[in-house]
Parts: sequence; C-alpha cells; structure tokens
Amino acid sequence: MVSTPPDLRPIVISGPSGVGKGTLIQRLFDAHPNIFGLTTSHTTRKPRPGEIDGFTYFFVSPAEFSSLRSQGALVEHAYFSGNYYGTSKQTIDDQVRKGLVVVLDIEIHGVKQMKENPSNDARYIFIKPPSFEALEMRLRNRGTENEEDIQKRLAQAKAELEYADSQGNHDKIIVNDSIEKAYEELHEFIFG
Ligand SMILES: Nc1ncnc2c1ncn2[C@@H]1O[C@H](COP(=O)(O)OP(=O)(O)OP(=O)(O)O)[C@@H](O)[C@H]1O
Repeated sequence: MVSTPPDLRPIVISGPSGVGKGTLIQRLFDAHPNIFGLTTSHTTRKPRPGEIDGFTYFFVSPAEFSSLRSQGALVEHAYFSGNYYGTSKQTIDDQVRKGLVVVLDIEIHGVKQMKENPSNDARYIFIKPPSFEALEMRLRNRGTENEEDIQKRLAQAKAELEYADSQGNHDKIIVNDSIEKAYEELHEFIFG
C-alpha cells in the first residue's frame, strides 16, 4: 500500500556530522519509494569524474552563484572548503510538482537561513547523538574523515547541539541511540 504523509511540507533534517542523518534518510527512502524526493544543490565546486551536472549538483560559476543569491533564488547557502553550496527554490518546487515530499539534509546555518524566511514553510527535525562521546566514536568508526576534519566536525557539533537545545528551533528532536528506535520515531513524526 502506498502511504502518503498527512503533512506534505518539506522535511528539513539537521544534526551534527556523523549522527546518522544519512542512514535514517536512506531507510526512509528505501521503505517508501516514490514518496520522498531529494533536492539537487547548486555549487561552485568543479565536477569530479562521474558527477553529472543537474543530477549530482548544478555546477555553476561563482558569478552565476552570486547572481542566484542576490535574486533570492536560494533558500539557503553556505561557503565550505573554498566553494559555495546552496539549495534553490526551484529544486524544491520541481520535486513538489512531481508530487514528492521533499527531504532536505542541511547544516545549522542553512536551517537558520530557512527559518528566517517565513515563506519557507517546512517541518524541522533535529537528530541528536546519545552523547558527545558516542558521536565522536561514530565519526571515527565511519572512517571517512582525517583527524583534522573530525576535530572540525566535533567543534561544529557543539554549536549545533546548543542551537538544538534552545526552545522552539525544531518541531521534533530525535535521539539516535538505537537506529531502530530513532527510525521508528522519525516515521511516526512524518506519517503519524
Ligand atoms: N544508532 C546508531 N548507532 C550506532 N551507529 C550508528 C547509528 N546511526 C548511524 N550510525 C553510524 O554512524 C555513522 C554516521 O552515520 P551517517 O553517515 O548516517 O551520519 P550523517 O549524520 O549523515 O553524517 P554527515 O552529516 O557527515 O553526512 C555511520 O557509520 C552509521 O552507520
């Protein structure tokens, strides 16, 4: 049976790096094919071999990115490691037009930018680690970052956790202790 969430607004999922956002989102997509849609970001980064323009990213020049930004075409944008990244209104609208519920996986600054504009009507979910130590262990066990990157991500995680602890910043906070329980809670929030 195809189940559709009762609330069709975009779902914004944030939380520190390594907390399990990607894992939870993948489960959601696998369990409910053709219900959710991901957006395609714009970036000024150069494509890597195998990356496809308009699919992996929309690859644009710094001038094009700046123009999109000044036109207000981006709902959120960030500068990371020498390049700009952003989500356009258009990519969200494209998915909505296909009848899909948009899921956005974005970091704290993006969440703040989206919330500054009330026309970005969305549901905000924060994924929290059971403890800071557990987060550090997950990041290390994942083995995809070097030590410097891990330290950067942990410093950023502190700011994200403080933001999440302030009242009213998210519609739902889920502690990802057991992945099964966290997924159940996510599912209940989205479909309940
Ligand atoms: N509940 C859990 N218990 C233990 N390990 C977990 C749990 N949830 C996820 N993990 C593991 O933690 C690691 C980080 O998960 P994931 O890559 O989904 O994080 P993320 O929040 O998407 O990170 P990033 O923002 O850096 O992409 C993975 O190795 C994943 O298998």
